[in-house]
Amino acid sequence: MKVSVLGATGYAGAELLRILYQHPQADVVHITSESHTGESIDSLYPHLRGFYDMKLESMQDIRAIGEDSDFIFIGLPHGHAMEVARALADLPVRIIDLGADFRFDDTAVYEAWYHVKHTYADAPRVYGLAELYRDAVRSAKIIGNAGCFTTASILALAPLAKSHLIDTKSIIVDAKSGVTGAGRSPKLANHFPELYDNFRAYNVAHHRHTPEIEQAIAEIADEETLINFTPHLVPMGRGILATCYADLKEGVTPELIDAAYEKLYDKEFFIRLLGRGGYPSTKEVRGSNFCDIAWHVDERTHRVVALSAIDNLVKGAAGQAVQNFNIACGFDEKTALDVAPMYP
Ligand SMILES: NC(=O)C1=CN([C@@H]2O[C@H](COP(=O)(O)OP(=O)(O)OC[C@H]3O[C@@H](n4cnc5c(N)ncnc54)[C@H](OP(=O)(O)O)[C@@H]3O)[C@@H](O)[C@H]2O)C=CC1
Ligand SMILES: CC(=O)N[C@@H](CCC(=O)OP(=O)(O)O)C(=O)O
Repeated sequence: MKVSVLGATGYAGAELLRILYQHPQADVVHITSESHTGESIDSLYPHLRGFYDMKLESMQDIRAIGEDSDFIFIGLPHGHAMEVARALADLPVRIIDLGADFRFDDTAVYEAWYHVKHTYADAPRVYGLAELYRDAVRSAKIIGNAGCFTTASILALAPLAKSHLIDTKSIIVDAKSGVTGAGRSPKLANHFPELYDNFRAYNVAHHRHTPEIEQAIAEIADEETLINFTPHLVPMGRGILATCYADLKEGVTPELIDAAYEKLYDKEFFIRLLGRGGYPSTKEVRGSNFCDIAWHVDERTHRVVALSAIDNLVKGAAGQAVQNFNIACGFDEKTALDVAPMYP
């Protein structure tokens, strides 16, 4: 398969290149950047030295890139992928967007939370959270790869929602991310003296991942869903830990909860169940496509607390995109992804 990466100079794009190098059926043919056109990728990411002898191109002639690719991975800020996909609508090339443009069934929700007009509302797209939407991903023209906080949160909550064990209007997600989640461009909040030895919440009650989690949980449970989502920035490079709380329905026992997780994820390679009482940690999934999940039952408050850990750049972005690529191509889903986490 000839694949191209738009936005190869971003953290998500560079992580895609790292993973795709190990993919025996993927041949990277075009990598793009608008601000470093003509430069070699290893001058910007020395860790890729020796792996890619390629220069960055502009994506101005997107038709030529589209005609020369079977798949295009898009690692651009939201708002760009819809234009790219529209320009390539008549070509056979398939698209995996790591941004948010194709994650919503209802583009009015996207417009309300992202404050941009959606210019390709009728795009033939599917939501790319592999474990839960695998069948749709197989034949999709456009895959809207799930977001990072959302992947961790939805995977932790899905068994509870699917088995109707929780009140889906009582969910609280309290999540923490490493700073690579914010991308490579320097920002004051990510500056070392601001970040190091510090811990803070941001975008309380209005983070853009809120409607994405609500959409998936409402769909899985087929029940009205309302979520409080609070992200935090922690002074580490990679990793997300999501702590998800919900009220249990009457009569729900710890054993029913155990069974719900085992039933949904029994055959999922990339989901590792740590069981009731377990403690996932970001370091134990670092550099890998795994999502580690555990759950606790607070009998006193009659709530469940589900915990999940992912690497935001892998299962939260590039790894999940390659997993979706594998599904869409009919390859073994683990191709290029069955590596153990990097520990410590
Ligand atoms: N970082 C993460 O953990 C995750 C990121 N994502 C998503 O992946 C996408 C990329 O994120 P990330 O890699 O972190 O971001 P970065 O800020 O690190 O990279 C952004 C990329 O987009 C390019 N770019 C920026 N502005 C423009 C523009 N106006 N026109 C064309 N290209 C542009 C940059 O290229 P250049 O400046 O060289 O031209 C660069 O390659 C985003 O949509 C993000 O939401 C999804 C899940 C997790
Ligand atoms: C730490 C940090 O800033 N994280 C980003 C995560 C969003 C992201 O990277 O985008 P996706 O929607 O594509 O997952 C944020 O909170 O906006």
